[in-house]
Amino acid sequence: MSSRPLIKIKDLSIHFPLGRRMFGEPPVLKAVDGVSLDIPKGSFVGLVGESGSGKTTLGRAILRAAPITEGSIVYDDGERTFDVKDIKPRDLKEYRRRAQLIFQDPYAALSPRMTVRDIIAEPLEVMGLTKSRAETDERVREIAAKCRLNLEHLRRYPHAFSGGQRQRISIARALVTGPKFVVADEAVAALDVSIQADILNLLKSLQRDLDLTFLFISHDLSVVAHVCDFVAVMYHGKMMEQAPTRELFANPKHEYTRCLLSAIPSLDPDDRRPVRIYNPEETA
Ligand SMILES: Nc1ncnc2c1ncn2[C@@H]1O[C@H](COP(=O)(O)OP(=O)(O)OP(=O)(O)O)[C@@H](O)[C@H]1O
Repeated sequence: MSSRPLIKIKDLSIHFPLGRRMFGEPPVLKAVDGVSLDIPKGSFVGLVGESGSGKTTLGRAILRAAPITEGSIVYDDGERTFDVKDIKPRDLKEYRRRAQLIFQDPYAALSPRMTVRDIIAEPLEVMGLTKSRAETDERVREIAAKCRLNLEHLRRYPHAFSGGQRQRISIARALVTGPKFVVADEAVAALDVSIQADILNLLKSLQRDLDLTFLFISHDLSVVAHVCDFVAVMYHGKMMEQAPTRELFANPKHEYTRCLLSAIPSLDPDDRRPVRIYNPEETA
């Protein structure tokens, strides 16, 4: 893993308006509040924090799907550099090709009226990245094989498949354009535990195979401990702590991180450690 950041986020704030006020500043919800984070090229960075802490909004902002209020996000893969806030319309397609999203819910994300082949091919066709149907088919078959999908299944419809298979289809669709960076937002949360392990192993092998960099958004710290080499912790829109995974788990610096870690279930039936509840006023 090289230490050069593929994504450099600096002092990022994303505020959503909360209605109008007659006098003074209109009220805003600070979904992301002054966050800085480097995502090194080739890394698998976990982004954790409770519901509403701003994880999805941060991931969407990197993909240029949430409005940046202040600060900057710079993408630099060595071939191309993009200042995400100011991408020119003519460069947008190129950025979308390089930075992709894997959705949470493999049941909702796939159109029931399209074959698996057409679902995977769609981004190539929308972006005009192939010159012929034969070339599209070749690219689809190539990525489907890498995602360990049975090529016979490309003619079928997604309802015929289990949750794990559908998530493989979503992953193939996200990777067919040849991205360098992928946001995986709760990508295994909707799956049974045994299937989760399967998909996590697939993501890790695709990372090595295709030289990908991941931002892996998750509620589940045991999953993050298993796959991520670096972890960032958010709370109420702010970045609380970021560190290599081993270091963060062995020696959490922030009280909120300690509380999160105390909530990981132990496999020891005699372990009756209390779950700590974070109270920012106590630690201020
Ligand atoms: N488009 C929007 N307009 C207004 N508020 C929004 C918008 N998108 C997100 N929010 C708010 O921003 C805050 C952060 O939401 P976000 O979805 O980023 O959190 P999260 O950590 O990903 O939570 P979860 O794990 O539940 O998805 C929440 O209070 C949410 O309601």
